[in-house]
Amino acid sequence: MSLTRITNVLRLAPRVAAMQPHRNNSSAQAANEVSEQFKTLAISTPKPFVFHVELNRPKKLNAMNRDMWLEIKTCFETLAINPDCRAIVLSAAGKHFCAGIDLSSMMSMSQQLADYDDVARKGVILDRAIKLYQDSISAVELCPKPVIMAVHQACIGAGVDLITAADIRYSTQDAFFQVKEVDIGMAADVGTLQRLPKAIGSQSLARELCFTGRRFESAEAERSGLISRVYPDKNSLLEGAIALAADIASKSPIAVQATKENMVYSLDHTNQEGLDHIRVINKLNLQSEDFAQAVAAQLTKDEKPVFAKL
Ligand SMILES: CCC/C=C/C=C/C(=O)SCCNC(=O)CCNC(=O)[C@H](O)C(C)(C)COP(=O)(O)OP(=O)(O)OC[C@H]1O[C@@H](n2cnc3c(N)ncnc32)[C@H](O)[C@@H]1OP(=O)(O)O
Repeated sequence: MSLTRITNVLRLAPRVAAMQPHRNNSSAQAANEVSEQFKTLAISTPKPFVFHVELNRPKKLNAMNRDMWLEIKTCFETLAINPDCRAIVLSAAGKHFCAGIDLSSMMSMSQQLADYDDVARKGVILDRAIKLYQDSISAVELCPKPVIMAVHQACIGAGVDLITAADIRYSTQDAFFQVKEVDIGMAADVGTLQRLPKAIGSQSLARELCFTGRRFESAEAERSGLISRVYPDKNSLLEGAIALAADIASKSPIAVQATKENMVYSLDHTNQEGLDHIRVINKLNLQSEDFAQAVAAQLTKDEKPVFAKL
């Protein structure tokens, strides 16, 4: 199945769901169908409105090859507009979360470059590849649905790029992290240098980690703010991450998605620009039925409101 077909299946899932009484079943069915077609990702729906995306190249330690870069982009762009998805957990199958970029696929890129003599033409090929990889990671940040990373064992190089684009990061106690690009002779170029300092709030520590490629453990990651909760093992990690996603998914999707949009926007804007941005959003959203329903439920202490799909 082509990427276009996969995209269509993910997009169509909500429409199919809307026509059937057991909405989440059809959503799960669509997730299974897509999952079977992705080569490097497995998708499931563990709870209503919660999607679980798993990096699924366990034999290669989830090293990111070209297929994985492309599929992450497609997956998050399609979940972004799927009304059956309100929160996403991303974890990984096998021994490690992610061993970084697939070093063998990097070698084949070098061979491709060798076909050209001209430096400008080699440059264009590299520019396109880097842009594709940047867009893949950015698709996580641009997805309006909160993304929770659940990291176990090694999270290296491109793995750090990926998790820093997420909204929330949990890990196991045995997780460790490395901004390893300098060790393969390059500056990180798909997001870590921009997002890690903001995630941990310390330029000094971020620069130390990026200049040295030093391995740091879950305890330091938690202290620094990169990880917000550490679990004893992978099972409890996934349970915690999925419970958090389910809690988020039970809230108004209008409120949650506007919150993410404004918090991402505010990362690189002044406070005043951020305030202007949320004012423009809320002059629409405060007229929504979600707002009326949620306020009424708070006042009357009624059962949790059920919000319409978005
Ligand atoms: C335009 C580019 C944008 C992106 C740039 C991204 C850059 C980066 O990601 S830099 C970081 C690159 N990754 C690495 O340098 C990681 C290297 N691997 C390791 O440090 C260890 O393998 C690891 C700590 C992840 C796991 O250690 P463990 O002892 O559990 O396993 P190993 O015996 O070392 O490895 C098992 C086999 O996996 C192969 N392998 C490991 N990492 C990669 C990789 N990134 N790409 C391809 N293959 C990898 C390793 O060679 C072993 O293979 P084999 O000997 O055939 O069993």
